[in-house]
Amino acid sequence: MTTGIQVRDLRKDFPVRDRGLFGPRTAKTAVDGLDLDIPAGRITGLLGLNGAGKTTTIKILATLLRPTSGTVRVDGLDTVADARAVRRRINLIAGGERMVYTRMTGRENLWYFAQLYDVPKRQVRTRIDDLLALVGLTNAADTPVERYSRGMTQRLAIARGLVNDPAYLLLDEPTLGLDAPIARDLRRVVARLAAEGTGVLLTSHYLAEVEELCSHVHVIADGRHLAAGSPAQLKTATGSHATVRVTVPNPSPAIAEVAARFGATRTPADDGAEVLTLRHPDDIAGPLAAAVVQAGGSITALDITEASLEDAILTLTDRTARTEAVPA
Ligand SMILES: Nc1ncnc2c1ncn2[C@@H]1O[C@H](COP(=O)(O)OP(=O)(O)OP(=O)(O)O)[C@@H](O)[C@H]1O
Repeated sequence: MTTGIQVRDLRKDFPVRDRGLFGPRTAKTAVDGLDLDIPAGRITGLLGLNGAGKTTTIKILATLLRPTSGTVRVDGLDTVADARAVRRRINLIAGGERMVYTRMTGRENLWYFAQLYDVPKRQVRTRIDDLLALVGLTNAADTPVERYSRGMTQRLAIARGLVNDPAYLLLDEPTLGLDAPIARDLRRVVARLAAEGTGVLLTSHYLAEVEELCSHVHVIADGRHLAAGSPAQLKTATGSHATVRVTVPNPSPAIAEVAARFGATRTPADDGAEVLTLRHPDDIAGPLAAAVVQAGGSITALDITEASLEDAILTLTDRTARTEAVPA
């Protein structure tokens, strides 16, 4: 049996009326021929700007939307033909939507969802207790959710997403609106689940979160696949390198020669000092500083700004926008 989630040539069109309620219907393509692989035991990132098609893709994977064409297989099961079996193996946590019932208590919510997911009877009680403890809601377990704070409700939504012990967890902006410590706890839980074998697909606008968690990232724009790789590979591929700045208080022709050799730019600074700036894919700060000292220079400041995944994503999406703007 093939394991993992395989998305093949996935397409989703939504009927829309561009010109008001009585205007003609046209089709809006939200996902346009997407291929993705989400293996077990790894956190895969799905990134793209607003409207790129991330939520639509995740909803199709969660069996909440039917694809217009293409297939999604979860451990070999088709999300349309075998939807019920797929639902037992996956779950979704969406940051924007709580997906819990406010009149019920936290425990009642989890019990209800455990029934929906056919959690075996003898496991339900322990599973619920474990999940309430995991998200820090043991003391509030028997309080109606309408009296929960926003963060507590969000934590319950996380427990709900784990109630069927899913083999694959779909996370759509899971830390949206969460306080920093709760978001950090969630990241730890997700990392641990993946280490234990859960396959995770994560979308997040917090790219630091993506960088921390995801070993592999797919970038999409307008429903189409743009690039894939580790965060480091995407940064290198887009030329988003770390920037090193070395402040030299006693510049000289020998220092200028070092700068030229490394390809660093020289900028005058206060009191006759000079700043050598270099963007480079490798760990270049040490060799550059050593060469400056060898050439008789002193160093009063050494500053390294790591390349960000955000730079890489912006470069990728901007490139596409520019390519598409070119008339055929
Ligand atoms: N039900 C719908 N009817 C019509 N168009 C839709 C519908 N749902 C989504 N779309 C459109 O499909 C495109 C993709 O939307 P989607 O929500 O999947 O993007 P996203 O990448 O999740 O964006 P965001 O980062 O803003 O959440 C958008 O242009 C959106 O307007």
